[in-house]
This record gives sequence, C-alpha cells and structure tokens, in this order.
Amino acid sequence: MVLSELAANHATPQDGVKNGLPSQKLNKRRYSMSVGFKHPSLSKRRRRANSECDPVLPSKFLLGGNIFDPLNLNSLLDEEVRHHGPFEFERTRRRRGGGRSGVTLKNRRRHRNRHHLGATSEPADGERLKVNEGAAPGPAFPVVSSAPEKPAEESPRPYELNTSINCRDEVVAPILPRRRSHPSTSSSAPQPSKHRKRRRTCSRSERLSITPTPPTKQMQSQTFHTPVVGVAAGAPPPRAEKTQQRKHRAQRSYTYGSHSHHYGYRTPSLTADPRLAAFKPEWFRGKKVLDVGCNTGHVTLAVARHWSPERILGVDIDGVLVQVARQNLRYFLSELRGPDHRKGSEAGGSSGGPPGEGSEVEAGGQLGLASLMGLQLDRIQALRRFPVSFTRCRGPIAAPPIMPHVPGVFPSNIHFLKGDYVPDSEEAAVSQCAEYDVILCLSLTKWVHLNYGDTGIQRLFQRIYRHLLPGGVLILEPQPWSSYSRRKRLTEVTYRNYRSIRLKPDQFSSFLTTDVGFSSYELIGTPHSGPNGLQRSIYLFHKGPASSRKVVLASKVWFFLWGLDFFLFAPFLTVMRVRVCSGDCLTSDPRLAVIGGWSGHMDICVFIYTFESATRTE
Ligand SMILES: C[S@@+](CC[C@H](N)C(=O)[O-])C[C@H]1O[C@@H](n2cnc3c(N)ncnc32)[C@H](O)[C@@H]1O
Repeated sequence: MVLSELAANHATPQDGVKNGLPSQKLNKRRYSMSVGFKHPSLSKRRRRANSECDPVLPSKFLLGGNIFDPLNLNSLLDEEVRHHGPFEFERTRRRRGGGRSGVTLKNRRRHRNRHHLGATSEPADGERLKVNEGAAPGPAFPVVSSAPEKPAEESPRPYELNTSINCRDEVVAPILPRRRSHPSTSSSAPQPSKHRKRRRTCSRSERLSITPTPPTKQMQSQTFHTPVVGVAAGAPPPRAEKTQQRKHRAQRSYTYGSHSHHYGYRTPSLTADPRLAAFKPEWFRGKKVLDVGCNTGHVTLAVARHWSPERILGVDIDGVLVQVARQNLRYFLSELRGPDHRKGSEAGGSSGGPPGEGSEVEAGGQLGLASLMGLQLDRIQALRRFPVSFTRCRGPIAAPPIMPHVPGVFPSNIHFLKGDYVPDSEEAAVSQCAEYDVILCLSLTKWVHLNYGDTGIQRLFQRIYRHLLPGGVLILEPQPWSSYSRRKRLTEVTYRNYRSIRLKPDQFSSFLTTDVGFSSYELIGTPHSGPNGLQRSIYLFHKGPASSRKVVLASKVWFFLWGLDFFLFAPFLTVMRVRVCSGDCLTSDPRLAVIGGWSGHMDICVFIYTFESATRTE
C-alpha cells in the first residue's frame, strides 16, 4: 500500500518514458524512488527476503520517510536535482550498487569527477555533461535518448545556457557514440570533452601555439615559446643579431688565434715589435718575402717599409684581419702623403722600424713616393679637412691608389691576401712551386697544430719548404707546448687534435731538417716583449744551396731528353737491331740488369744495348 502511494506521488517523472524511449535520467529517478518500476534485481531481493526470514516491515516513518528512504532524504535530493540534474544518473546508479546515501554519493561523485577529469570547476562538470546531452541532434544521433527526454521542468538550466553559449561550437559528436556503445560508463565518456573544452577555449586566443595534443608539460613549454617561433620566422632584433655576429666572429677568431688586438698586448705601442730587432735587414732587402699568418700586418708593414724587400705578401686566414691590414696600409699612405707628413713620419719613424735604419729607409721611401705619385693639391686639402681622429680610427677618407709594382718601393711592394695556408692534401703541399726567399712564420704553429693536428703542421712545413727558393730561409717562431693546453678546449676539433699531437714543438727543428729537407738552422734570439710580455725563441732555417738543386734538376732534364731521343729514334733503332743483332738474348746480358736498376727505364737499357751492339757490329 505504501508502495502504491509512493508510485502515485512520483508518477510525473515516469512520464518521461511514455514515448517508450528509456531515459537515463528518468531511470535514475525511478531507481531513487524505487517505486513504480519493477526492476529484476529488486524483485529478486524481495522474494528472497520473504521466503527466508519473513520480516515485518516498519509501517510508520517520520519526516515523510518511507521504507526505502526512512529519513526522507530524497526530498532534499529533489531540490538538488533541479539544479544538478546531470549528476542524478550517476548518483542513482551508485546508490543502486552500493546502497549509500544520495548526499554522500553526490559529494563523492563531484570529487571523483574532478579527479577523473583533471582539476576543473564544478560548472565545468555540468557543462561537460550537458554538452553530451544537448549537443546531440536528433537526426544525426537518433539512438541517443537524452535530448528528447529532457524533462520540461528542468529546462533551461543555468549551466545549460553557459554551455550553449560558451561551447556551442564544441560539438561532442565523437563522444555520443561512445556513450551509446558503453552506456554504463557514462562517467568516463565526457573525459575528452574536458580537455577538448580547455583546448578549444585556449585556441581562440592562442591559435598559433596550440596543438591538438593534450596540454602536456612539453606543450606548455611550446606555448610559452611562441615568441621563439616568431623569432625563428622573422629576423632577430638587430642588436641581438649584431651581438651574435660579434660573438661568432670572436669565437672564430679565437680558434685561429686571430686576435686583432694581438699587438696590443704583445707590444704596448705600434712603434716597435721587439722581434724586429732580432732580424737582419739583409735577409729582406731586395728579396721576395712571405708572411704567413700576418694578422693585421704590422710586422709585414714594418718589413716592407723599412727593409725594402722586392715584394712582401701577408697572408691570413681571417678576412677581417686582412681588411684591417689593408686599412693600416692606407693609413701609412695617408701619413706619407698628407701635409703633416713630417709630423706623421716622426710618429711613424718609431712605428716598427729598428732604430737608426727606419728613418733612412723611410726618407727614401717618401721621396720615392712623392716623385712617383705626383700628389694633387686638392686631394691633400681634402685629407686635411678630414678629422684626424677619423683618419686614425678608420683610415684616410680617400686612400691614394696603390702604385703599380715598383720593386723594393713601399707601398707598392706590399700586398695582403686572405687564405688558409695549410694545404688540403699531401699532393698540394708537395706540388707547391718555389717563389720566396724568406718566409716568416711567427706565432702561427700552435694554431695550425690545434686546428689541423700533426698532419696539418707537417703539411705547413712541407709547403713552406717548397715555397722557398733554393738558399731561402724560414724565420720560425713556434709557440711552446706548454702554451697549447690553454687553448685546447676552444673547439671539439682543437681538443681532439691536442690529444693526438705527437710532434711537439721541441721536435720541430729535427723534423724540419731530417724529414722536410732544410739543411741547417740556428737560433737567432729570444726577444723580450716588455716586463709581462711574451718571450719566445726565433729560429732561422736554411734551405739547401741552389747548386745541388740545379744538379738534380739538370740530371732530370738529361734523362728526360734521353728518353725522348729513344722514342724519336725507336723505329729506326728497332729496325737496326733486328737487322744487326739477330740471335742475341737481351735479358741474358748482365749489363741490362745494372743499367736497368740504375735508370729504372728498360727502354733506355734497350736503347743502349742496341746502340752498343750496332756500333760493335759495325
Ligand atoms: C697569433 S697570430 C700571429 C700574428 C703574427 N704572425 C705575429 O706574430 O705577430 C696568428 C695568426 O695566424 C693566422 N692564422 C691561423 N691559422 C692560419 C692559417 N691556416 N692560414 C693563414 N693564417 C692563419 C690567424 O688568423 C692569426 O692572425
């Protein structure tokens, strides 16, 4: 009787099934009321109870309770259902399974939802579920029952409006079929919509930085790096770019020892390089000189200016330094040509030349220049107007043209070239033609050694030797092995080379004389470069005299001509041999082995044998 009454009281929700479409929500309510619906499990339980112990059911309940809800808690739930309808099904389902009170389950359910879906706000839960229900269009998903069965009194709900406004375009079509296929796991169905919603919301504002993947830590970092994408796509700010370029250049320069301020710390001023004091002017005068690793060209300029080599070439791997060296040359030229020429030359008189010699050579050079260049007055005036500080910093505003080469006359006797002097291969080193009487190799070996290893330093020496004319000299200032370790970690390559170096600097002299071919060497000095400056030994290596080389060359030419003769006369000689030396066995003659072993040319042996035989026969 009680049950029938309750069924009558709660008839309205059951109307939701009048169309024959089972509704989750209505089912839940039905179960929560436990009336008017004959569920198999309940029937079973009732039957079992009656049969086993025949209990006497209580008939009176306070607060409007009943046998299934003695405290009438459902009256509270009804209030909540209106506002949190989407939870009803879950709550009821759990109640059915575990028999817990609706309030407790509701709280737990909320908590579980939060845990399951990630930390989100409660309205989001509601939204999620509502999206699942409300976004299902009848025709597209006809099997989904939630939308058509929405009770009239529960619509519209606050969260529903929010959902439709905020997430109208968030069609959760992929979710609905899942719910349909797994109706009992409806709590898991909305999972993706949670992430999706968040992502979609974000995508409005951060479209470029969002990817369809869940917002993992990595993705967050990508999002934060959005400006980096912009940087990659566009040009970096000019200042940053400049700094980067400067850094890169500095690093590169550092790797090859290309410090433009090299002279700055080596010599306090440009006036004198102490190493020049150890050199003899006669080594350079009228000679062809090469300065390998010339840097900004101070030594090169000093030699060119004061000791009048026929010509001198400065080579450096760093193009910037070569430019600076050329700028220095312009500076010298402007100094020589300007109206304050005397003043400049006074300053320049101490700029690199050994005392006593510099002024003499300089004076000669200036006179020669004046007569050669034929300076025009207006250009001198222009130079005069150009601020002195600018000239000092940047060179002259208009450098006078470099004169056609006049041997031994500065500045036409000096040139600078950018290039890597270390040959790429052994063949390249060996095939180098002789060109120079003097080669300067100052403070270079360490950098070649670190960058190219033992192979590189050997090729460097081979090339220098072949580049020298017979009787030429190499002026070598090697850095000591102890100075290598400080630079070994510049790059991976330098470190690897440093570890693999076997030919140490103190072995250079023996290597150059025994392996490369220098006939002798001598220590020319260990100049000091000031109190805290460097102090390195400088050696002079001699290439063998020209006479022995000529003998070798002459013998080569002689053999070449001999062979040529044979080929020219071969037909005639063959005929003669066949005619005269018939029956002779050439290989049995012991003279052939001796001559053949000496010349290495069997044709020549045949030629001699034939010639002798012919002569003897005749
Ligand atoms: C330490 S500085 C010596 C400068 C000058 N020789 C002196 O003693 O005053 C070494 C120079 O050698 C240059 N250099 C290094 N490797 C080179 C190579 N493979 N070919 C040409 N120049 C090189 C560097 O650019 C740098 O200017």
